[in-house]
Amino acid sequence: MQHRTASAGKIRPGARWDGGKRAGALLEVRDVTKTYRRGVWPRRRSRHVLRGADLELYPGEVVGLVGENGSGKSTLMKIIVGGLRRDSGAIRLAGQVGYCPQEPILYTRLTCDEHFALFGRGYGMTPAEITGASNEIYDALGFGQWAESRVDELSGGTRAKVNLALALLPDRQVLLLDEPYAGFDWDTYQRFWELSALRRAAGRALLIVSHFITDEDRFDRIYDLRDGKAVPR
Ligand SMILES: Nc1ncnc2c1ncn2[C@@H]1O[C@H](COP(=O)(O)OP(=O)(O)OP(=O)(O)O)[C@@H](O)[C@H]1O
Repeated sequence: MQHRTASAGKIRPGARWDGGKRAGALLEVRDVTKTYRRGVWPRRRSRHVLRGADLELYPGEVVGLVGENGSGKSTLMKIIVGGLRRDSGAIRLAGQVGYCPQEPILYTRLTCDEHFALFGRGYGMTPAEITGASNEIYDALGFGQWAESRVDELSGGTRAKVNLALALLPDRQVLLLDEPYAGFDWDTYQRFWELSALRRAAGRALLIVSHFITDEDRFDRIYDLRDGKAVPR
């Protein structure tokens, strides 16, 4: 479950921080760098994916993270949630994170209900909280009829709903969603945006990776990941 959550309120060990805090920011990313290294000398190859990325998220906003394939969007999200080490830079979280990874990470032999029970426990929720939140999400994304079905019996789109649902379950202050609606039908896609609007109205901050130009009007702000930097539009 570690891949879906991140600890609150601290600069992570080894981080260099410039001392400055953006008032009210729930998430601050400063000067983050990441290079992937492959192979051994003399065939060693390096790919400098992040070259000093900066980004902030504030309560009550839905922010888009866009950029061409391979620009580093998933890498940045993984670093923020602590699933991947950065080479340098700092991350400050004033709250907890819900994370929807690009590729669903699910247990094929567990049902949807069992996923909610397992992850909800990991998030520290009571059984009543888990039931309340999961019912809300089943209704919002329209997949309650699959509650008792095992993941290996589900369609790709329904698996994507479970993957997103697990990020939404604990109502975290910060939501990082990596192409959360890939595979959704139109109706579910619209429901996703209604759900996002509700979280936004409740003061949550959402960072969403998107490839759809049509989404751009829905974002309060957009960062373009280009040449290893998150450039505000
Ligand atoms: N574990 C890894 N080892 C080596 N290279 C990697 C690794 N993960 C990602 N990369 C490379 O880093 C670059 C950025 O990948 P990343 O998945 O972050 O991009 P992205 O912007 O999310 O792409 P997409 O839009 O296709 O999802 C790519 O060139 C990718 O091949």
